[in-house]
Amino acid sequence: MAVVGVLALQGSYNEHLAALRRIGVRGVEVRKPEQLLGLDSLIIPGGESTTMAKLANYHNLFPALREFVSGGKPVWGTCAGLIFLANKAVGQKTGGQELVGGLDCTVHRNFFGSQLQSFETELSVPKLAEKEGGNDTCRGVFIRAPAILEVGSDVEILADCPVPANRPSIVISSGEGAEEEVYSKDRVIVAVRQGNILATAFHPELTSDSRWHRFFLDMDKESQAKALAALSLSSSSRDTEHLPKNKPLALPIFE
Ligand SMILES: NC(=O)CC[C@H](N)C(=O)O
Repeated sequence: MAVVGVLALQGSYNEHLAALRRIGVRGVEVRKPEQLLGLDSLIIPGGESTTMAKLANYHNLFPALREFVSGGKPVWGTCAGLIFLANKAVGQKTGGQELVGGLDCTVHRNFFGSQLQSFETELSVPKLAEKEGGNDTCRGVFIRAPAILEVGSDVEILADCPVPANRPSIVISSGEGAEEEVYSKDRVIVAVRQGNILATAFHPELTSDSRWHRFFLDMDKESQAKALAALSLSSSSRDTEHLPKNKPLALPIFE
């Protein structure tokens, strides 16, 4: 059975572990780089990304997390976890924060405002429903939530949502001296997939809908099937290349 790691430095990791338990999957807490070895996939939970980044730094986790992401095993970031996985974050605290990266997008750290502007809404999720069944919508719990402002061409959008009408305008500045730009679209992206990376700005682990966890586990099954296919392809070509052509293979017989 797949071993799912949950980064357990801070935030809603217990809720993810409970959500995994509900669908019969064992999750393991990850706090040290060596605990990433042997995992099949990893969840980076929501919480507070600046604090989480400080703790990750303290435990020297960033290089191992980057290696895990680039190694191709499934990784899912929810909320602060999404910020961790983004290649670029805006709206950070002064001095910025270290990111794991890998997901080709720009994320705004507190797009929907402060804790007081936290909200719940129904999101349209046809791709989730197509894969995991159920309704075409899911409950989105947004807590001091980030949003994705831009994505690269390899990123598949799984859900977006309207920008709240009362939201003050967002100014995006891409570093010192760079020109500032006002975010003017009326919708923002809140769930995406790019290959082995899944990211949601909201918290599926706080609802009883298990479909996002199942979707993530299916990504794991897909990647295991791919790895197996690659292995059998390379070993079958290795096994036969030294054999004389047209000679029947002596197959072992199991009784
Ligand atoms: N619920 C969350 O994970 C909030 C994330 C928060 N906006 C941050 O900067 O980390």
